[in-house]
Amino acid sequence: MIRIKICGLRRLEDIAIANRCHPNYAGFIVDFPKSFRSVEPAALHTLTDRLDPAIPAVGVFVDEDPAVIEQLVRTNTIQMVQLHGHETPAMIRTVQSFGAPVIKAFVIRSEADLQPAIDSPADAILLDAGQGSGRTFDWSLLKQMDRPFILAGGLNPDNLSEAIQTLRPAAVDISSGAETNQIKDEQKIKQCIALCRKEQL
Ligand SMILES: O=C(O)c1ccccc1N[C@@H]1O[C@H](COP(=O)(O)O)[C@@H](O)[C@H]1O
Repeated sequence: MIRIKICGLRRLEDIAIANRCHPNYAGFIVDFPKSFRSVEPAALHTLTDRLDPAIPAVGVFVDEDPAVIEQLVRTNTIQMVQLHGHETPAMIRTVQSFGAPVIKAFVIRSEADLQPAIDSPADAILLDAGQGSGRTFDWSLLKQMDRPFILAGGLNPDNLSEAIQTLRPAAVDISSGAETNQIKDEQKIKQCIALCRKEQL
């Protein structure tokens, strides 16, 4: 079954959309002011408390202080962690010790970028073009990929079916492609979820 994560939720309206559409995971960019999607750690619970408990909340962090992540995991504000910066294997193991599964994101620019992803101690790996950039990367680089992966980077209702058919990812992660004018778009989210569920029939 191909799973789908909708990332970059930041408003109460986005939570209501997620509760209606039911992606497999809901992602939140935490404490990363360079992104317009960033949510303050102290405010995150006001969103995740309202999320349907059947949808795990994934905190997305970029080179974050582990103490901040630990507090959000131990208070059950988030149920999974996505590390989207330059986190080392040691940092991944530290975060795993807090008790939540860890997804490690890797930016793929060449075949050489695949080996660190394959060797990663993370519970799951995510292959991306950047950090919520809305850009795809060269999918032909994944021909030799022999570890299950989450595909991210520039996915949208127009290229999702092709991506799934070509690459058979374990899951897909969509942020920019599920927005219109930087606001989460319920129709696009519904379309993406329907395409995923159709591809796995
Ligand atoms: O979305 C962001 O602003 C972001 C900021 C910092 C790290 C990761 C971020 N998003 C992640 O980027 C990928 C792909 O996003 P897109 O679909 O290309 O916009 C996804 O994993 C998001 O979690």
